[in-house]
Amino acid sequence: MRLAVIPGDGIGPEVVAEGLKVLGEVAPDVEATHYDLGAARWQRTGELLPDSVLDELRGHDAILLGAVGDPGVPSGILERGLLLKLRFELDHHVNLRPAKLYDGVTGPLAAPGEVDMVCVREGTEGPYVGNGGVLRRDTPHELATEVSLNTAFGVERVVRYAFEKAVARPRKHLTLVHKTNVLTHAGSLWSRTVEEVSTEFPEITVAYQHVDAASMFFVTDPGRYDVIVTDNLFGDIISDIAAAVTGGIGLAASGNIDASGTNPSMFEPVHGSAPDIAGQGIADPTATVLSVGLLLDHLGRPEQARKVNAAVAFDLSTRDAGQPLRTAEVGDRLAALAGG
Ligand SMILES: NC(=O)C1=CN([C@@H]2O[C@H](COP(=O)(O)OP(=O)(O)OC[C@H]3O[C@@H](n4cnc5c(N)ncnc54)[C@H](O)[C@@H]3O)[C@@H](O)[C@H]2O)C=CC1
Ligand SMILES: CC(C)CC(=O)C(=O)O
Ligand SMILES: [Mg+2]
Repeated sequence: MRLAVIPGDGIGPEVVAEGLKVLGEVAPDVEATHYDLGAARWQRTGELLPDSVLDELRGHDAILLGAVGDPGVPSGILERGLLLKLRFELDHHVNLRPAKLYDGVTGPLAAPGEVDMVCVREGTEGPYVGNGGVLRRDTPHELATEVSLNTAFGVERVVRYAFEKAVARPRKHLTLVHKTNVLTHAGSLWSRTVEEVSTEFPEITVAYQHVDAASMFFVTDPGRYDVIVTDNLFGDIISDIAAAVTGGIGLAASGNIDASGTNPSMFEPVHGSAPDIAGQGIADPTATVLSVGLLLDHLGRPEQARKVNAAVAFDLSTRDAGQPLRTAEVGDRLAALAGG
């Protein structure tokens, strides 16, 4: 397996090291190439993602990313110029974000019941495309726009992916989350697309929720969800809520997927570079390890993925909440479990 590794910033390198430890136990054929991209490179050279590097990345089977973002770099430079550029250039139109409450994990709800959902977030459109601008900057009449882009092609392919995911899961339920009562232009496109594609999947029950109500139900009744499909911005926000109710952001994995298979898909924890805890060796690497599990599944290695996921499930069911482990200790435990 040719794997490109982008550790990135903050806790990124710390959690990626543990992800690779576990990967090495289950997939001995990994050939990892590390790419120095992120805050340090930008500060040193002004480079974010040179075309030559992007071309090299395309030659890999998959990419493992830590996180980007640094308090010493103006907000948006790394997020847009590196992370979103990777997602857009590599056509990662599906941002897959499972959220499952594992045995032994305590969420905020006293009696949550079973929580096992998958958020299918659109990854290359919406308000993240940079479609906007500023007029009369630094005047009292400054005007800023950030226009959400939604194409029939882009919405259809992610909605279809979500239905296919739902068909493969026992509950066969899909919820569209949007804000169709206010964002009527984009909302209509999303609603019509879900309705049209649903005719091809008669076994799937379909629900709709406005994103504000969904945010409430994610907290009060997360067990009602199976597969969720939503746009780039709503998916970014609700997947952090889903992470919080299933034990925290340190457990939330994601895959940025080019479902056409043309480009390598990229796997990363849902969280960011966490500058508040960077360098302390206390970040939970489990989200990265579960992202490695998604990577293996994506590459058609279900048995290796199963070992990784089983290691995480066992570790979580036996963790002592009173004795938090350090980043490397969690990685060591998971590597031993996955390889044993
Ligand atoms: N995919 C990416 O590369 C992402 C990058 N970012 C960037 O990361 C930087 C920090 O963003 P924040 O909004 O603070 O979000 P964040 O996800 O980095 O951190 C939010 C909170 O969660 C905690 N946390 C995050 N990961 C953790 C882990 N593995 N174990 C234990 N605690 C963990 C942090 O300590 C912090 O208190 C910003 O520059 C932001 O733009 C944010 C989200 C995603
Ligand atoms: C920094 C953003 C572009 C990414 C983010 O928050 C996410 O994908 O969850
Ligand atoms: Mg986010």
